[in-house]
Amino acid sequence: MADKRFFVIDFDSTFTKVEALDILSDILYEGTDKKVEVGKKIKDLTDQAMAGELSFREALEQRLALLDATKKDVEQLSGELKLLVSESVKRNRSFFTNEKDNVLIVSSGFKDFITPVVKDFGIKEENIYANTFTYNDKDEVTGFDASNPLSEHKGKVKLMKELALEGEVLVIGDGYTDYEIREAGLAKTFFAFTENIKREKVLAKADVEANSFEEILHSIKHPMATSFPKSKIKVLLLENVHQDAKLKLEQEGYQVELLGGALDEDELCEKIKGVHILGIRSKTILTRKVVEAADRLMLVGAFCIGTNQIDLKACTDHGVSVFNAPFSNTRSVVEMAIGEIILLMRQIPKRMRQMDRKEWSKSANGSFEVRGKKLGIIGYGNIGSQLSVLAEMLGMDVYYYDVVEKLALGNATKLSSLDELLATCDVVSLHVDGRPSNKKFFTGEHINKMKKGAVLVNLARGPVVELDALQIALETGHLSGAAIDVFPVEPKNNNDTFDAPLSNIDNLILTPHIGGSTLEAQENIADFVPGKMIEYVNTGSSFNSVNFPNVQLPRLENGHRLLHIHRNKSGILAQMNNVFAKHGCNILGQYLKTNEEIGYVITDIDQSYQPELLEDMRAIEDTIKFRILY
Ligand SMILES: NC(=O)C1=CN([C@@H]2O[C@H](COP(=O)(O)OP(=O)(O)OC[C@H]3O[C@@H](n4cnc5c(N)ncnc54)[C@H](O)[C@@H]3O)[C@@H](O)[C@H]2O)C=CC1
Ligand SMILES: O=C(O)C(=O)COP(=O)(O)O
Repeated sequence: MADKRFFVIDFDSTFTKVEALDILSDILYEGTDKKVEVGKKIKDLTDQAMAGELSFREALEQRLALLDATKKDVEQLSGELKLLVSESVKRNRSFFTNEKDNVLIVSSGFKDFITPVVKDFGIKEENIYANTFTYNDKDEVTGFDASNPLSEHKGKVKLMKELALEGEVLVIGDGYTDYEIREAGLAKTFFAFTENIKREKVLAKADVEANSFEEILHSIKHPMATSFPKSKIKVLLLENVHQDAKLKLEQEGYQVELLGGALDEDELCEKIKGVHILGIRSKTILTRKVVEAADRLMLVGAFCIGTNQIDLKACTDHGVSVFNAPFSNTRSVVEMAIGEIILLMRQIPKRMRQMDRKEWSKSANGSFEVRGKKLGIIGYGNIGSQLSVLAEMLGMDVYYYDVVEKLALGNATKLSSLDELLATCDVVSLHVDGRPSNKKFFTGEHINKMKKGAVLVNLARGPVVELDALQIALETGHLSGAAIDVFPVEPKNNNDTFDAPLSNIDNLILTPHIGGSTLEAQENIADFVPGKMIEYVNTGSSFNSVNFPNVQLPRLENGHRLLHIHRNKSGILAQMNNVFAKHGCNILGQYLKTNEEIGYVITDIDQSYQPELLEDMRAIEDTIKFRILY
């Protein structure tokens, strides 16, 4: 039994995020004048006891004297505590189930509310060591069982002496009384648990500071440890992505920094050091130089649709997987396009400018309904085809042109040449992507081929349209109006000024790249992209990655998952399997997918492996990245 390992875990502020008696006080005095006053007294007494400044029994007696609780209140308390379990405890539920014989809850709190909470995690009732309340016949709490060593000063030490555990004892807690077990020589290691509260005096005594359970498992090389504690994963989010993204990633246990604007190349080269996950929108230009400056980067999330701002090849070369949000703002762009088409056809921008100039111009000249008009969509992808559907519902006659074969939705007509579309349509709306060949794709020549009096809408990418030619076409009246949301050069953030490239045109809508800027879209994106990030980190699943071969896998129970990213050359899988054979590993499952540049192999093996296996895997020629998930 000598190599048995016990985990002695504190309850208040460790297993749960809170001190239970604080919550009990809130329950008892909610809505009364006493709430703040009693709450503060309880908290002060708890802090004094936790910091070792007041004897435990004294603190307990004084706290209970302030609380007139009943059995029912205690039941309500455990219900609330179930919702307040520490995030990393929740994430590691399977650890508690697997280690149920070795996990002990040792707390100076009360079994009455602790047991229902920890039992849900598979912890055995006989392994819960805590005080118990005494009640009178009206079920009112009258005090506590004074014969319990845990109600005494240095009670945890006394209890641990009585238990005389044979094996390695690890103590995990936030308080001084937890440290005392280690001080008394009854534990090998004291982990100061700082996920919920950091007590400097306790921290000073810690063998290891752990601000999550993952850190503990990682530090003891527990077989269930992920390759890297989540709390050490650094995420940098730029361009003011929605706060929900930050919260979601923080709940997963990552360290997240959110900045307002984009960063330029040099700033980003500096800031990217140590970052594992980068989140950007359309303004951050992620160059090869930045990717090469990154020393930890494993994945990039584009919190938008377009990925033209990212050097995807550089990311692939460095084994960095890129995800985007391919549909989360589609509808917002389409609604804006519809609105702008109607406004331009009615000359509303022009009328508004006239009103600003104090001109009254009530006239139908040059104003049209959209019903029955011909809409030409260039780029019939997700946005283009969605626009097609909504425009038809308004009675428009839809034509489209795309470089690849696309299914015509509804009654839309596919045209096989761009010229035909330009010669046919009253409204032309651009929805191509930002691939390099689309730079200056829509030239003066195309504009001149549009019907006289037609309108142009560009919500795609700035460099796609030749704006000088558009200015001339609008000035000469060849086009009757335009809406431009994207520009060849856009400011990094809202503090920069912007000199609009088109000017002195009445029937013109200029907007600061807000096609996808609705709260709905940003919330959708903030849910979708972090979801992809977390899935990639947790399972290796690259489904929806824009540069990695797409592999989707469930989480593996009871085994190790190894991820190998390599240049796509022949024979790598054979070499990997030779390594597995050499180390006698039993392969539970293996998945290989390649694209033109890289191969991505996910191998699940059974529990045991030697560290040399990992070295041998990394030594395979053409390996780009290798990591163990868990
Ligand atoms: N203004 C804004 O805030 C937003 C702008 N966008 C832009 O809209 C673009 C399109 O988005 P999705 O429809 O989701 O992308 P998508 O990839 O589903 O569709 C793009 C379509 O354009 C076609 N295409 C590319 N080049 C072409 C060309 N030269 N001629 C004809 N067809 C061409 C492609 O074959 C594809 O079908 C994004 O790439 C992004 O640049 C996206 C969201 C918001
Ligand atoms: O989704 C896109 O591609 C967009 O252009 C929207 O970009 P944004 O997130 O508003 O910078």
